[in-house]
Amino acid sequence: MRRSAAPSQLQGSLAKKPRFRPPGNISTSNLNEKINKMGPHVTFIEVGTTKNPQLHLQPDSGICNSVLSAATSEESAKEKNDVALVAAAEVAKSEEKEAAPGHRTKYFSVVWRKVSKKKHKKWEGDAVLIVSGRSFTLKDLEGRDIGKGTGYKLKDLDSLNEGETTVIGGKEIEVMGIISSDDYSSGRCFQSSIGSPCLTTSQITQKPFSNPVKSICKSNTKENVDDSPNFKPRHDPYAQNSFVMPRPDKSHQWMFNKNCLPLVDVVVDPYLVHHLRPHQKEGIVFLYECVMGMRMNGRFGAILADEMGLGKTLQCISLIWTLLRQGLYGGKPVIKKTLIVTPGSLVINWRKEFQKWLGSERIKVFTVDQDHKIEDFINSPLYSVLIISYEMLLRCLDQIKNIKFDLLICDEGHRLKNTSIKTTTALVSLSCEKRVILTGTPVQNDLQEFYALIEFVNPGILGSLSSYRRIYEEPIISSREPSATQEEKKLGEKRATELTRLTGLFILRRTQEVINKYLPPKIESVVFCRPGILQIELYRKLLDSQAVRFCLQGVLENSPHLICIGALKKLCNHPCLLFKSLKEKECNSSCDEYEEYNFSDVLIDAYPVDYNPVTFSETDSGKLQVLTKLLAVIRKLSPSEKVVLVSNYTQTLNILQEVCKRHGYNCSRLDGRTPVAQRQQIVDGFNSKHSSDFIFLLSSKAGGVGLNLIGGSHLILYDIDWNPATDIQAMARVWRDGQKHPVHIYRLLTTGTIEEKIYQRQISKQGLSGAVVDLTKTSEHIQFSVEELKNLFTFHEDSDCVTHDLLDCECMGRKDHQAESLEGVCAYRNCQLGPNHHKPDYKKPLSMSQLKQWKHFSGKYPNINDPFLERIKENVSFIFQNVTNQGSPT
Ligand SMILES: Nc1ncnc2c1ncn2[C@@H]1O[C@H](COP(=O)(O)OP(=O)(O)OP(=O)(O)O)[C@@H](O)[C@H]1O
Ligand SMILES: [Mg+2]
Repeated sequence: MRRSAAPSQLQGSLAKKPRFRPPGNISTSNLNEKINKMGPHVTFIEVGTTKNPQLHLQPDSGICNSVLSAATSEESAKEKNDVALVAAAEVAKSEEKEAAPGHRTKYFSVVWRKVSKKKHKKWEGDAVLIVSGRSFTLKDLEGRDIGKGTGYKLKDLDSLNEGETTVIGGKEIEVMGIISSDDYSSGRCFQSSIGSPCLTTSQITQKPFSNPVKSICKSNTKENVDDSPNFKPRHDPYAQNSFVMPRPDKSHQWMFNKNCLPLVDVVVDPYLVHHLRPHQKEGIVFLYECVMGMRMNGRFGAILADEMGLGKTLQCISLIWTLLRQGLYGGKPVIKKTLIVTPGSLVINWRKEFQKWLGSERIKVFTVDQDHKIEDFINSPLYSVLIISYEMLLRCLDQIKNIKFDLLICDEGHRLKNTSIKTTTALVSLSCEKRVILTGTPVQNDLQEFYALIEFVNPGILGSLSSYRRIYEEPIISSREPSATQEEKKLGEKRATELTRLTGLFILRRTQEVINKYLPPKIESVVFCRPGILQIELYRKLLDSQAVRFCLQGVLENSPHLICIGALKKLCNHPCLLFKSLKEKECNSSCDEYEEYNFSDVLIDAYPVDYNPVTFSETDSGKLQVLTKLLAVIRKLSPSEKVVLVSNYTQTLNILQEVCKRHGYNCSRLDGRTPVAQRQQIVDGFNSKHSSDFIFLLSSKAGGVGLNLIGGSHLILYDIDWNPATDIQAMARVWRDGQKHPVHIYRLLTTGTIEEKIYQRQISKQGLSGAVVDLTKTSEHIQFSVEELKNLFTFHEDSDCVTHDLLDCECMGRKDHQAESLEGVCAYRNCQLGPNHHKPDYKKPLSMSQLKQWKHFSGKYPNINDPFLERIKENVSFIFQNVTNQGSPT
């Protein structure tokens, strides 16, 4: 289809048009400062001249009439967006080849058409012209070559300038502008339409408040001059401590205030404001700007990726309550109905949080469950918020699709990283464009999952999946390969920075540190427990098995390594777990996975003949032995405190429950099998100070996310998960707002075994977990190499702590110790062990180096300054400990 003019012409000269500007990272402090300054003395947002070209073609008074042409150019911009990304990747590759020695490569933005003798000629499209010496390449905005040639006269190509027209490779071109080599290599010249940012709070230029009606819409319609009291802010923006949302810039008004209604300040209800922490205020402004489309033209999504416990729920409630009652233009509320989708175990918690912060009078929220059908929500005008679990959403999808929701909030939304699951498809099918993902553990695995989350909140912002892969994922991943060339590294870095900056505009992540000062101290201990005699024997036999030998030879069909890893992990928890599964397999399978690798016989023989897994002995497992002692000590030293005991396995929880029974400890339990309807009740029961429960048994994988278990002040992680996020999630259940006691976290690991290896892998991966907004960090390994398996399947019987051995810790404060510590991250601490003889490995991940800064000592150390650990050290070979918030009030 021919166009009457190339898009660039519709928008004015490309040369004068601002290039795509990636959003800068929002500096927390900056934003905070702005918020504090924001008060009623007013922040009328000035439109920067380079931010929105369309706007500046319009005189002020014409703003309200210009929506159509804006929409047209925006559409064409979106069209280009998707394909443009692919182009940049190709371009960067070809750049090298095209550069002719002695000649600087030049880049131009051009419009082109076929050479023709017609009278009324039309430009056919925009393109990028690359000129190098006597050669040129013409690329369309999808990065495809649409013309190439060589042997041109140097003077013809070299003298090309803005505004010039020439014929090249059978095409007539007009040079619209010059592109910098940086814009070209980063791919930005192909992205001119992607996510053009609006002003952010941190970029606001302030000027004294002027009546928006007069300054923007000068027409004299009654509506415009109406000074109706309805147009007054709902809450006094001039009151002390008032919390006023940022005002929109002109481009926003032009896009969304078609009727030229007066601008009304949006002021957060003072009833909420005095509860809000500074980071929560900042988060509310962020969410507000995102869903109002004030951060990126035509984009209304946000990801609030604050670490756990920072009060994402309260931030959302504040947003909902504000938008439900107020709006910028004529004060008209921005939303009518909100849909909150959350894991089943948190549905009631959400309702309670609404009640906690807003009381039951202000807002009516509806939760869908067995007794409350969605029809009741549909039929009643009273409710403005619907809270539903992901599972129930699928069941009620047809009805939900028929309701018009203006705001969609997906709690624990990292599950949407998987595009092929039904939940994602269902949510994508809802037409609501203001979408918010809440997650404490955002990008856990890979860049494609990251893409999926972004795509959900702001569809199309990163182009199609294939273009995203080519422009970002592939260069970033290649740059992290050990074999990467300098150029690949540079390109990968550049792309990662670009991606971080681009997405940084609508992703906000704050770490726990912002809330630390409101929390009691946290004492975190990694406790290495010596394995029991039976465990050692079985461990050796397992490593000697045919299955392990296969793995080490690289024979990984039918995944024998996963079977071996599973068996080793069970063994570490308790030999009776392995025994049970060996017996079960023996009884009921003809095609037995263990049998296949000659597992069962060898292992079963190692157990005593009369071994009974039901009457298991606590001393058969090193960790269980330590655990029982620890529980007894806590009971004795802090009789009023409670313990959350976490495992990822139901069978292990059974063992732990049995131990509680044996010792007479009352406990409650929440795992994957706990009916959703009962979960909150169980949690509330435990948190209540009247509860007689001493222990809360929790399966972190099944239902840990989002739970508040502040009734407990000791949390014990009985086993370790490959994914650090699972364990971090669990740990955050107790150390959160509302906790009154110092919190003790214990992570139990069996010394010298696979658990230590998983821990090491976890902490190196943890460096990545902040990777949502910092993609430049090291890569992770997804599959096991034979080398890694070899390491996993090595049993270090003689070590007190393999993890410590790896740290090359120069103990007893040798002078060179500090110099070795990486960038002096933390204060230096003595190691109380003797020096060992490994050579320092400067390549070890930062997180390992940070671990080295933790206090650490062997179990034999005479003076462990911790009353709990002091009393359990008999079976403990080593301890790492870190205290956060030491001085904070409790
Ligand atoms: N400003 C505040 N003052 C006091 N308590 C607060 C405040 N903000 C939040 N809380 C409380 O802190 C606890 C944690 O909040 P919330 O459950 O919203 O955390 P979250 O960010 O959603 O964490 P997670 O990622 O674990 O779900 C809740 O009990 C909440 O009521
Ligand atoms: Mg939450």
